[in-house]
Amino acid sequence: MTSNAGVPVQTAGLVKRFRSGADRITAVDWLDLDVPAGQAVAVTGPSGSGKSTLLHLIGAIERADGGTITVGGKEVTKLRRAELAAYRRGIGFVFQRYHLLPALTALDNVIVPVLPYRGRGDHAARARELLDAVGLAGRERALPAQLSGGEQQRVGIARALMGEPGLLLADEPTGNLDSATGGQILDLLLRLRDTRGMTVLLATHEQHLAARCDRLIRLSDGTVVEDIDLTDGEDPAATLDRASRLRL
Ligand SMILES: Nc1ncnc2c1ncn2[C@@H]1O[C@H](COP(=O)(O)OP(=O)(O)OP(=O)(O)O)[C@@H](O)[C@H]1O
Repeated sequence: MTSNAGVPVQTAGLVKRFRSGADRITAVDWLDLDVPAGQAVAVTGPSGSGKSTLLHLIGAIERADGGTITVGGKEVTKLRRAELAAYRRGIGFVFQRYHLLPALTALDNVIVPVLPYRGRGDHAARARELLDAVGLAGRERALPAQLSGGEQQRVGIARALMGEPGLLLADEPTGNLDSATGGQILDLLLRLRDTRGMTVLLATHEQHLAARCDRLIRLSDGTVVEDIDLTDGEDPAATLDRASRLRL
């Protein structure tokens, strides 16, 4: 199995505003973040605090109104349209709703994002290897409706890995799953991070999952209000309890 080099992620003075009727909402408000390569960061905070918007900005799904985003040394905010497409291909996205195409098999769902770049046959072997890596060997021909929620999310993760991403952005990937299955999905993401060296940003409301990452940041009103290192040797849950400040 290949090992991808994880990429560092930095934001400085990042700002994103949305218009909502006559109002302007500041979804991300002067947000500074520095994530070293290979770190798994839980992005937490109440509903509306800017978690998804932050991930969308870093993944160049949304464009920032101010500030900079640097990923793997590249300043994303300065990329032109053609460069942005190439940049997005190097990032793995995992969503809460798996966004699988219902008429396609698990294998073809994994291949779809890279289909424009070479033929299906060229990608099938790698897609099989990835389905195997996420625990779905033998289910290549299943349709999404024949798979459980957890299995569908595994397909979504295999699909995200097709571009050999240095960065995985996971937005509430366990939000539609029961607690045990959600735990298994996090196990998988952390294992893939270990074997492939990716940087992982995981937006989550679930404290027990957040506590298993290397680091936890908490957003409030679009900015980082807490930044906790969970690798200091103490039991992460104890670290969080001791701080008694986790309000996910
Ligand atoms: N496309 C949009 N148009 C207008 N407002 C938006 C848009 N996207 C997000 N917002 C607003 O920006 C703020 C941040 O939203 P965001 O989805 O990033 O929060 P979140 O922390 O991910 O929330 P949740 O936990 O509920 O998913 C919210 O006030 C939201 O209503």
